[in-house]
Amino acid sequence: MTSTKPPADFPAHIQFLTTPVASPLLSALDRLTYCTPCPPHLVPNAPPRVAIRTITDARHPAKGQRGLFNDGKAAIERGTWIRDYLGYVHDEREADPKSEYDLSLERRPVSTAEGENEGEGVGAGAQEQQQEQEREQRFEVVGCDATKMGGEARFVNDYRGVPGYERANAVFELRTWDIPGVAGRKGARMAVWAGPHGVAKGAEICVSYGKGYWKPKEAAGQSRLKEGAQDEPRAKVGRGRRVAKAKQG
Ligand SMILES: C[S@@+](CC[C@H](N)C(=O)[O-])C[C@H]1O[C@@H](n2cnc3c(N)ncnc32)[C@H](O)[C@@H]1O
Repeated sequence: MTSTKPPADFPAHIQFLTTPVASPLLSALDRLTYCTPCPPHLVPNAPPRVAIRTITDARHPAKGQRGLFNDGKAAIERGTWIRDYLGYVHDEREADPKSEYDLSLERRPVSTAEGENEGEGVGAGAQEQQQEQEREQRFEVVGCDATKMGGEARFVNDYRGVPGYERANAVFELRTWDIPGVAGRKGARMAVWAGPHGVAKGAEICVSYGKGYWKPKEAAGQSRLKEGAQDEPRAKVGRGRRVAKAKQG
């Protein structure tokens, strides 16, 4: 099932999802990993109550847009799974460099055929050759774009400039589970989790998109999914963050 009744304040023009939608171009393995429905009993915890709200605070940098808030009766405890980041799962061929909602699920080096570069770089030192090879390293990217379809997590804003925030109170981190009936195969979702200090009652849920997200688009000069994220410790929303760590459900 990919669609149910959307939550309050979910925009009518966005398709509400409960499971990611796979691009027809996606490989069978990536489809299995990133788009297989997760059985409800394998979700890490009961979903905490959240609300999508339009931001009216004039000091908020995303005023007029929406944000995601803790709508429960108490703080969300540290490490609590909040929501999966759902959307259209695709590879690089369908990456939209202008998307504000495209998150990198995986970025894997493409191995070059052995001996492919033989004879190149004659006269160059071994170190130079290695540097050249690293520059030429290609990556395959799997992304999840929530521009046209998604769930509540697509409304999570970055903490920067948000009044009262010196840091994020939530993080993006991959979660995995063993797919029932498919030996040795794990399903995976990027998810929003409460950060080390939890999310206070009523607070907006804010992550860090990573420094690279806020670089001018022109400076990036390439697909956000390709944009380097080597300095980022965890996966971030938006423009091509990599996945560094996975939680197992
Ligand atoms: C993934 S969306 C977040 C949800 C968005 N606010 C909405 O209503 O759909 C990312 C976009 O939200 C806005 N945004 C998020 N955090 C922000 C921040 N700290 N300052 C300014 N804009 C922000 C930017 O327009 C950004 O491109």
